Amino acid sequence: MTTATAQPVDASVFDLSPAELYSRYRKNLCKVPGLNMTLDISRMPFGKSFFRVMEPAMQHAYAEMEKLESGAIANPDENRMVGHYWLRAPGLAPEPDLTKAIHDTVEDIKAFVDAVHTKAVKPATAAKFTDVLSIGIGGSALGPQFLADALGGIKRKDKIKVHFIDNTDTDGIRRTLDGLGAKMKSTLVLVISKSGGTPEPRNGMIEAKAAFEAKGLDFAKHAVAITGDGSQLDGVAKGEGWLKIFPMWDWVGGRTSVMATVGLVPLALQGIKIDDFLAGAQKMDEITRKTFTKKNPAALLALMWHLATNGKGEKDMVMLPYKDRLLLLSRYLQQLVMESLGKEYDLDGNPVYQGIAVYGNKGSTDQHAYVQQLREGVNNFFATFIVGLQDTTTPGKNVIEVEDGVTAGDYLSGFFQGTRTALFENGRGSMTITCDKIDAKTVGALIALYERAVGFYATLVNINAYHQPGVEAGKKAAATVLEVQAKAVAALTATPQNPVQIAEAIGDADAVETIDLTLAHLAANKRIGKKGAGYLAN
Ligand SMILES: O=P(O)(O)OC[C@H]1O[C@](O)(CO)[C@@H](O)[C@@H]1O
Repeated sequence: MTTATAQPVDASVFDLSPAELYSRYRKNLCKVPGLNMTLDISRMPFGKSFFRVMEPAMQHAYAEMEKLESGAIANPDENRMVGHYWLRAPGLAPEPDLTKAIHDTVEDIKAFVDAVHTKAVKPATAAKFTDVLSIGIGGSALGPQFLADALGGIKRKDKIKVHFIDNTDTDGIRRTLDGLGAKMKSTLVLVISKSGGTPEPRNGMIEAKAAFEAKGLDFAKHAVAITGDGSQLDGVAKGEGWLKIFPMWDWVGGRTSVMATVGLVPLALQGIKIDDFLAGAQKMDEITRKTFTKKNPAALLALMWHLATNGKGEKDMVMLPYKDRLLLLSRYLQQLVMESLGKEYDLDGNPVYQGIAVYGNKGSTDQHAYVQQLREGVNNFFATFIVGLQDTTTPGKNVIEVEDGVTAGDYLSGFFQGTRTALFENGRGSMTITCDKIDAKTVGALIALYERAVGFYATLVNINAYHQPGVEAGKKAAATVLEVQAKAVAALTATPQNPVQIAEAIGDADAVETIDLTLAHLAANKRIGKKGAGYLAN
């Protein structure tokens, strides 16, 4: 296996004249046919030889991607195929059974959603389902949240409003449940967990079930599971006779599951055309499968990341969409990029500490927050602007001028261009993705673009983008804390003891800090007393 050699940036790019920059812009603008999108890399400091030198590594990345799409075990640690590209082109799946399963599942989603919208499936005590409560975390929440926000209310009201529980924060859970209020009786609950054993959605589900039961509602008649066959959640849903169970497949990773049942079910319930969303991704895949680098936007993104970060994640990726609808894109990409690329070891077992940190919000809001540092402070990032040319979902209608001949959208466009220029003038590189409009097709295309860029980049730096061993470590540590909690509570006596004494009592001196922190939490929640009831805070 090889790692691409990082190429130096060419700082002289930052000194080009406006005319030279315009020529560089025209020369390097990557047009994405059929999607009304462009990627501008002209403001990144690549030198004359960059693409020529990187081409062999890029060709290797194309070849590895082709193997992955053909069904190779691209996730060697977990011995799994990586099949998210098949979700929008089922015919490409390596086995006919998989093609059929993808196809049938999409049809099943449409049939179920149609039954909900036409009230053939309805709650026992309300005329129809008006709201959806989606419970999941990580890839089982970020995609649905991004889609709901980005695509909600385009041209007309959503058929169903989607709410989310994406944590095990009791206050957060109850706030969402309280927000549903009387609408709980017309709320459909999606419990989404690929593994079906993740504690956060399990806890959200138990809290939601209690809230439904407190209102006299039969939770099972409101509940739908989206999970792997045979998982713990699958068992609960089958055992309790839930309304429906949709499958999740082990060859789709959590962070790339937005085009599987995880993303499609809530999106379709909201009333968005899932075919448009999938078509956008399929089109982007067709384009980014081609091996002519200058016309492949995913390859260009991956190469620019490599240039900017010295192939080692030395700079952060700042996402600056100038569109409110794309606010959650940076959160979505945070998982896609950081869980995929943030790896200790490369594929040969060498420690490499790879990754690219991602953050962002939206412009021009950011201009009044952290753009000051981006322009003048530590130069540890590269920016990606995302622009939607259409100011509204109904261009030409209801145009309001805030000044003579100037709209609010003109200001947004001006602020984007101004920030791009201001950063560049101070030696800070950026890329710009321009889309005609933000709709289901565009959002599908954007997601597919970044999925493939992440895959390409992983090959450039020789890592497995499809596992997440670090997350498992945190999960195991959390489980240990709960074991210590149980032992510590059992060891409490009428005579107050401090954490050191409790640690001695349970025969685990190393657990003293865990005991201190855990019992403080229990005491704050009035689940154990302090002095006089067994626990003496330090
Ligand atoms: O859908 P699940 O299995 O509950 O997992 C949720 C998330 O947890 C992770 O496995 C680790 O954080 C993610 O990759 C995944 O998206």
